[in-house]
Amino acid sequence: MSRKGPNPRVAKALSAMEALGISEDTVRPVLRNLLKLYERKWELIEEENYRALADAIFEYEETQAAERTIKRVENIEQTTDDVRTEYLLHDDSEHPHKRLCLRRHASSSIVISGLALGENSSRKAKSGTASDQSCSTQEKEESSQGDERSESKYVSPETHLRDRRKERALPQPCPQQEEAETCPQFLRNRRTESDAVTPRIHHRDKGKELLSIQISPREKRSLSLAVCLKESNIEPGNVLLPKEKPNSHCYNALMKPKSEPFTDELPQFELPLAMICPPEQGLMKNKAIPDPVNRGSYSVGVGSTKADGREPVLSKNVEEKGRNDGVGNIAFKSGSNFEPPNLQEESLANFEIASSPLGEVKISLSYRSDLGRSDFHMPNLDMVLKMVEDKCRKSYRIAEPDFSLMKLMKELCLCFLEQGTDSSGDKQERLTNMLPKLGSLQNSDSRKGFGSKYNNLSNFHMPESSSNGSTNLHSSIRVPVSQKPRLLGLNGLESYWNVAWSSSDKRNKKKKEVKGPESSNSRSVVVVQQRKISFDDVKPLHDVNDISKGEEKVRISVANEISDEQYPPTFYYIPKNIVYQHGYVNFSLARIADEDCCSSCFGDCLSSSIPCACARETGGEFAYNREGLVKKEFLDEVISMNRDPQQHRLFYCKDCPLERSKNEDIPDTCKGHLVRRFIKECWSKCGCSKQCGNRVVQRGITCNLQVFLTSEEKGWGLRTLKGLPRGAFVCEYIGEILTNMELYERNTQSTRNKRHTYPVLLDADWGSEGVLKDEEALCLDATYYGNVARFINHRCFDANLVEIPVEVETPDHHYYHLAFFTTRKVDAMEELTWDYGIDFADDDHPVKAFCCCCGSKFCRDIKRPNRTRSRSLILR
Ligand SMILES: C[S@@+](CC[C@H](N)C(=O)[O-])C[C@H]1O[C@@H](n2cnc3c(N)ncnc32)[C@H](O)[C@@H]1O
Repeated sequence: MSRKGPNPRVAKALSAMEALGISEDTVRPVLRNLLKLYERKWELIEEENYRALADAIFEYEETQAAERTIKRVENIEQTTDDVRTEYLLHDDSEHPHKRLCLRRHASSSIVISGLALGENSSRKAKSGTASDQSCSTQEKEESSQGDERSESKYVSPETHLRDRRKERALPQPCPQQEEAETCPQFLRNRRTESDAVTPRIHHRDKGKELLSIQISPREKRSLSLAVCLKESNIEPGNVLLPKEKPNSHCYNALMKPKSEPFTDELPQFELPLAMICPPEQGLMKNKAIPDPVNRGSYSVGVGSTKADGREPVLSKNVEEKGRNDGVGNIAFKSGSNFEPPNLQEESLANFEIASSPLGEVKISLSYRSDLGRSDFHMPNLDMVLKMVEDKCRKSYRIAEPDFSLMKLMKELCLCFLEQGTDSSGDKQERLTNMLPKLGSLQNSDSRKGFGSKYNNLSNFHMPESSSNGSTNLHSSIRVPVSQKPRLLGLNGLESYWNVAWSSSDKRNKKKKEVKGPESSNSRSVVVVQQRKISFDDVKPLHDVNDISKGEEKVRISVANEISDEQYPPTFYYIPKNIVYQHGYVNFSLARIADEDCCSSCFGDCLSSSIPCACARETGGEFAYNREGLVKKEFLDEVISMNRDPQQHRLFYCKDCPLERSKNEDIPDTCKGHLVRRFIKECWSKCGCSKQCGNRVVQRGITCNLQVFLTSEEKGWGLRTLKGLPRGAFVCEYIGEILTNMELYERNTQSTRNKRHTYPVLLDADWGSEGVLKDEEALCLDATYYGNVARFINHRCFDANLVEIPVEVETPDHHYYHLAFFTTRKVDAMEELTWDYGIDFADDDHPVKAFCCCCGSKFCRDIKRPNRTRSRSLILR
């Protein structure tokens, strides 16, 4: 998980562009954005010898040219009196908005009335726009030819770039200059851009002659592009000109990901994965698989997946090569051997499952590569399993740390057997127990139960490599054979494997039922589909009397005085942070040096006249007073730091983990992090008692809190049922400990459509080391696992809670506790809020933000029409 070396793909891209005479400095930012835009699908960048990259660079150069024009316009603007300028953003001096402008590059914009520069260039050209109408017929014909050419004919990046550069250098003739400019040659090769723009900009210099600034369409396009990407809500007749250099996103709109399916993703198993055919439809026609361990014949179910999601091959193409083995089992097989050549290629994997009369079930999954690769070698099975598990965890958001593919395969074997055998009540119960809910997977006992019950029956074989390059992975498990088939009804997450029945099955069902065990599996078509495991399928019930379900010392009730929606959306309540997967959190006594704890203290450290070593972090004074409240000076400083970070120390990572998580190959530069003040609490290596005054956060929640449905659009919130003094500890932010990479991947995969987001970044001390390893750059995500703090809503600037990093068991600050304290006296029933630190102008963050309705008069989310909801949340 640590940092990787330089990406060879980057090096290749750079050298491909170098061959075109494009410098590395030019390529890097463009490549970075292209990767972001294409979601790191390198194939899209590499195809056609980096054509997309060459295109993007060209766009970038155009944008730069437009920028120069903008600057010229701006210079002229400054000399005119009749051009009204107005800053869109609030003046920082009026409102305390500075805090979250850390990440903003080119933030302020100027509105220049009277300029009408086109629409977002990424939109489709509208028919009948000024540009279309202004083109001569010939031009239009050429244009359509050009489109065709660009669609159908491969143009090497070299030629393409040369052509494009030439186009830029040589204006194309048009009947009227103005008209011609609205239909420039290079646009013919573009797919969707349009410039419905007014070509001339007139500025009247006071009392002097009229200035006429000619902006070329290309420049206009870039200009409007730069503007549109900054602000999507350009008023008609206005143009927003970036005051500063447009940032690298400005050319993104021209780089649309192509629509080809991505092929390096995990297969989407929404499609049928395995099928069991009736004898009359092929079952009897197939070959029995010989019993590899002399236990008689196996019944075999076979299926194949296809990349395009169409019906599996087996349903269409099964030859008569097998037989009913006559021992009460069915045997059939399908595979590339039996398929017509045209369909053969489409079969990516063959899946076989078999049971013997002695109760052994075997799964065989074979992938036959047509590549015939000579470099194929047998991989380490453990590595393969781990890789698949990691992928599954990410793709299906499996939070269970002990999730195992082997376990899943065992379950498959058991289900297979169960399906084909007894339907008695105890079996049903057993199966239900074996397909645990996500929640019960946490329960080590249930895992143990599963393992212990069947461990003696399991038997795993190492993968074998065949000479033709195919790989077979066998898992077998022996379970007691029972007699009658049973169709399972599984719901929600329990149905890892969904069973569906075709209509023909219904027709044949009665007949099958009377046939007995031999034909018990002979249903028409049983399609076994794998469902994505979705957290939404899991419904851990909330206890409205105590959402913590007894995990906290105090009850935390749930109140809904607004609607019928009774419970907050589901999540698992945890009172302490839990590592999700790769986050590196090292708790150990050995890491705490003697000078970093107070082993010789006794009782309450606060009662000692000389503060102990644990007060060193806070300048030799404990952060808490005898009432357990954060002391005024410390609290004032922390609040000020939060409210006005620019007045405090910021650090800039050499290689920012946050940026790295967003774009591993070419990370952007660090936008800065606040150097925060920590509280250090005494801990287990200290001699003091648990009641020591320097142990506040670790004692957990003590105040009376309630989760309630807010009347605003914020969703659920948290309030205190009793008044709280200033500086009181309320709760800690608890969630899964994720690395930034994991959070980024989680978000890109699964939280796109989620209304609320729950991550916070633990970046309070990133500056203390040169380069933080990926596994050390941590955050907390309370989306699936969290505590009551996940309900605390945001309030700009004057929130009544402030977060303070607290060191308890880890001397380094990669991992720490994030604790909330009151910033002022809080009344009973008042909603508790904290300032998330959202930069509402940052569109580049993976975590979605929201339209703020905090109600603060200092709200930073400046309301503008047509603003998209998808804005970003800066994680501190
Ligand atoms: C940590 S959660 C807070 C709990 C959340 N309200 C809920 O119902 O679960 C953060 C989410 O709450 C919503 N939220 C928080 N503060 C808000 C505010 N001031 N205005 C609008 N929505 C807010 C946003 O959807 C945000 O992503």
